[in-house]
Order: sequence, then structure tokens, then C-alpha cells
Amino acid sequence: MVVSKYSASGNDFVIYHVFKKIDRSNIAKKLCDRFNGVGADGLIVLLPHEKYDFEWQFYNADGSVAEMCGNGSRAAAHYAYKNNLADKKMKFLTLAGVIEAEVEGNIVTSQLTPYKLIKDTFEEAGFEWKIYDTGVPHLVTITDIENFDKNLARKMREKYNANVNFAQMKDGNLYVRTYERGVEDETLACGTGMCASFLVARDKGLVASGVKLRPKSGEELEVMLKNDTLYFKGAVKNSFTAVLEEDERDFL
Ligand SMILES: N[C@@H](CCC[C@H](N)C(=O)O)C(=O)O
Repeated sequence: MVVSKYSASGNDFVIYHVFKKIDRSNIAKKLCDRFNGVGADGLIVLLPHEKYDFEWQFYNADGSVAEMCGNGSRAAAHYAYKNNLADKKMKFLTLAGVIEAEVEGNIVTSQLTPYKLIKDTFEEAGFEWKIYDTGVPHLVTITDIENFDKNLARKMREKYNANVNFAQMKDGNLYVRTYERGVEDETLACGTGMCASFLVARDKGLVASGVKLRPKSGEELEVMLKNDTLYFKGAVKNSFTAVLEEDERDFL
């Protein structure tokens, strides 16, 4: 069984493609384990689809299913192109809807599914929040990034069943730190989280139709809003591709 390890702005994934759609929650837990597995924030499995270039199954590291993953969508697109599953421009199906992506070398742009405001401004625990769904739900507060508080983030994540983002505009960049559902920790980056943070910064008049993004990894990405559609652009890295010393039947 051959799997690829990808990093997309610091969010990391195990990716492979097969033909059969089965529940892979346990496989996700096993492969994403950082001590006994490959180690990743999520598992992405590409499957053939009659209408689109492929469809994917996305699992968080704890085995939970997520409707969408912004960074994962860019990594999956690169994997699909590299493995001749799709052309440079492609469309694929996620549980959130159809994603369009374009691969240019190691730079990949994803067109996200339509965003929704889930909960307008409210105050809690000394911060002002909004919840946007950019494929998955995200709580966002615009504050000094140094205020990132993992315990508070965990409480908010549990209460609202959403990912939690602390974001700040500084030197023309939007800095974002995200506590992710399903990883149950802060990750080095979260694509849909950065896009949701951009929407809140825009509502506050801090940015216009796009901004450079800086997740915790320090990498630079970009989000643009064109005709009310979010485009998310940045580099991805295929860290390695490996043959697993495992019974292949586990992964079919
Ligand atoms: N890291 C992803 C989001 C993955 C799903 C999320 N953890 C959830 O369960 O809602 C991204 O880059 O968007």
C-alpha cells in the first residue's frame, strides 16, 4: 500500500487513492497517529466519481468525518494531478459540495463552496465572536494574536461544535491561530479557518477583497473574494511517498 504525506501550509495529511468506498474512520486514526502511524492532522482518500475528476473522503486525526478541509483540498488536488487522476484544473466532490482547484507547480488554488454566516456577533469569555461556515464551522475572534488561549478555545469548540480561530491584522497580513475539531489541538494552519477569519476581518472593514494570510506555521497564503466566492491559494509540499509495511487489505 503506497501512501503520500503532504503538508499544506503546515496542516499535514496522509493521502492515497483506491476504488472502494468504505468507512475508514479506524484507518484514519491508525495512519494519523504521530507515534505509531505516519502522523498527520487528517486522512484523505480519493475515489473515482462518474461526474467529477474524483470524490474524496476526509477524516480528522481522531477518525471523525469532516465535510471540508481547505488545506486538504489543495493537497488533494496536487496529489490528483501528480498521480494522473486529474488535469491541472479539476473538480472534485466533498461532503460540503464541489471544489474547483488549479495546480500551478507547487502552488494550488481552491475555489471553496459557498460560505454562510451561522451566528452573528456575540460576546463570550471577554471576546467578540462570529461563526462562519466556510465548508466547516468556524468561530472567529479578531484580537491580539497573543491572546490565543487553548483552554478557552477547547471550551468554545465543545460548546459550539466548531473550530476556533483567533485572528489579527498586522503589517498588511492576517495572522490566524486555529484550534481544530477532530485534532483537538492547535494546528499549524487551517484553510477554512483562515478564510472564515478573512470574512470576519472584512465585515469589520479591516480588509477589502483579499488579504495575505499567515497561519501559525509562518507560511504565506492568500485569500480572495471574487463574485462572492472564496479562492484560497498557497504552496503545498509532498513530503514523502512510502510503502506501508501493512496488510494491504486493511486499506482497500
Ligand atoms: N484543516 C482543515 C479543516 C479540517 C476539518 C476540521 N478539523 C473540522 O472537523 O471541522 C482546513 O484546512 O480547512
